[in-house]
Amino acid sequence: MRDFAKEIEQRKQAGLYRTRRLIAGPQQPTLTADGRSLLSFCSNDYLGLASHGENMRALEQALPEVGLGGAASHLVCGHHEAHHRLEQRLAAFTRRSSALFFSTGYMANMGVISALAGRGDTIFSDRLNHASIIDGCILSRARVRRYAHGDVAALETMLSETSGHKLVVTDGVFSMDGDIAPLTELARVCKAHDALLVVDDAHGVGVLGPQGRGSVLEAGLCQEDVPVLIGTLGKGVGTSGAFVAGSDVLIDYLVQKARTYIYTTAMPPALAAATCASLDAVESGDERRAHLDALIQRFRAGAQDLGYELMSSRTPIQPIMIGDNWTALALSRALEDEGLLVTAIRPPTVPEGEARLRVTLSAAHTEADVDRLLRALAKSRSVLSEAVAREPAL
Ligand SMILES: Cc1ncc(COP(=O)(O)O)c(C=O)c1O
Repeated sequence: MRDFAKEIEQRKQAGLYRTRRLIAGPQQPTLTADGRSLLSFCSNDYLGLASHGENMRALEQALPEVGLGGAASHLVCGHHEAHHRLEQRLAAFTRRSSALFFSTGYMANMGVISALAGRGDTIFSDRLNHASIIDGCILSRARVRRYAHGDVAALETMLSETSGHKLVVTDGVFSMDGDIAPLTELARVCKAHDALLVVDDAHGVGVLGPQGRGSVLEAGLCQEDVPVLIGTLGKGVGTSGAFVAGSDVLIDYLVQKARTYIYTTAMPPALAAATCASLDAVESGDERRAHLDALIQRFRAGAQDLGYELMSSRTPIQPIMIGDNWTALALSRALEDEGLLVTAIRPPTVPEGEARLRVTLSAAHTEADVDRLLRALAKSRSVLSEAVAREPAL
């Protein structure tokens, strides 16, 4: 039998042990972690909508009308009018014919990829794609070829060597680096090589594009260019769940085949109602997005002045590259000593030797919040050059 305790110990020794913080109260911008109030720079609530008054009022209003539980799967008797309204709203929001509401982004990726490719097919996946895409590829039983991050030329070579049904899948905004996939180029090579393009815009929805409609619309691409668009609702949109949007035929096919849609209880319909309210806030959220952009620029300028290494990202995901696991943990702890929460991200979430602090900014932050983070980073800068204690504590 495998010695699980030993494997945990090995993780601790390598600085890779993971712990959960006990959070109380709302998330943004200040939360309580293990009883301590901390200014948080690590949630994905990019627009500050997770505690938005209108969403919560919509939820309160819907609850007595529709009840709390999802009660059944969609294909049995769980497909509520509120889900249907949300799907219509999501289709309009993404400028697509139809949409399908999933319980989570993880389930959307697993369900969509494994429905659209199978044994004998080939999936081409960016090396830095999210874990749920990787798992969707495995579940599909298709042959998987990973191309170097953002390398469209390498992808095109692989596509030209392959026959049969081909599916290309990419994050729209990469979750740990914050950069944006070369969507226009990807759409071009997919068309040229008869490959089906799937974009998971989990971190672009709400933040990028006209009225927050995401990275695909920001790039000026339509349903024909990116036939399969996945988005999540628990990040920029501030509620929970996910969706896939595309042609009527695509959505009909997924209703038949996507196992993570079919074999699970429907999300609470009241949540779907709240998400519709949230989408209103996203669409009318230009001020929030402008404020967020200003915070991103303020943070980048300040952190670079301090000599920190950032990635080439213009999104709210602003990783500070560290490299060593222990140093990343030590910097995170030093910031926590200053009353800030910025989680260290280590392998296998990111590649070996690329541990980082994943700073995320939100429209809920103020300029003063960002300045406080920069002051704490200035004070903690020496951690990078000190010999760091190798004790797993965070
Ligand atoms: C790119 C990407 N896709 C999908 C997901 C999963 O979404 P969810 O949290 O709704 O399961 C994430 C979550 O972090 C993500 O970063």
